[in-house]
Amino acid sequence: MNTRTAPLPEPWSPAEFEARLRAVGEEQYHDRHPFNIRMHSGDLSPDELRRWIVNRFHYQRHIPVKDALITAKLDSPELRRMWLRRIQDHDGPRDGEGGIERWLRLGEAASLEREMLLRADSVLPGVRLAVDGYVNFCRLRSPLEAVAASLTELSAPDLMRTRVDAFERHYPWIDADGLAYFRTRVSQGRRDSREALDLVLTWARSRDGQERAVAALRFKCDVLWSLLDAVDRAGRREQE
Ligand SMILES: O=C(O)c1cc(C(=O)O)c2c(n1)C(=O)C(=O)c1cc(C(=O)O)[nH]c1-2
Repeated sequence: MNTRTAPLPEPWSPAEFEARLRAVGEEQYHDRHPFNIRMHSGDLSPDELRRWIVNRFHYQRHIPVKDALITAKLDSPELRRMWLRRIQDHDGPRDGEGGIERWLRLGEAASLEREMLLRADSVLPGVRLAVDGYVNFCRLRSPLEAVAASLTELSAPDLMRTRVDAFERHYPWIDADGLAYFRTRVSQGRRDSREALDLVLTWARSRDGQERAVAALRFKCDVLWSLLDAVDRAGRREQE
């Protein structure tokens, strides 16, 4: 009987690992999705834009839920403190503040009542599944994979800036004050992705861990892509 096992593959160097993570964003991030491209070229109708705001709010309001699941997996006060700040960024220190509140104001700037966004009864089935998929991924997987999945945020700040420019230029019927959510996310996303990248580079020492981190990031790109697929399809169905 041959008891020899194949040697474990060598881990990638930190530089190569980081380059592979960044390449996932370059290849698969949802800034290339046809719906985002139409949004940025000013081709969305008011109904399409409103449908996106309602459905994206479903993603938004679950971000602090998945961050609470990640926080529960972290085993030091320093790490939990770092991750708790993300929850506070979204939920705010008190009523009327924070990212979720700013997203509700974006809705109001587009003539969507906050009660309607909060009721969530028009959220599309595909969006519910995509968001559930992300929350459950963070619930069930290792801290490394859950944190690696957040690394789509490496690409988000550039997208936020493109989005603010596109809204100001093409959708002036949305009050510019409503864009505060995106403006705030540029610096928050930079800081969050830097912190998450440092953790992932430190934690993933074996090739297996590195490959799991890359796979987690690909999965997250699929979540964001599927969400936009669902929103895009609903608009096309309406036009038929
Ligand atoms: O509007 C976007 O395109 C976009 C993308 C992403 C992302 O790349 O995951 C996030 C956000 N926005 C965002 O606002 C946000 O708070 C956020 C948190 C996270 C995360 O996975 O922890 N991603 C994102």
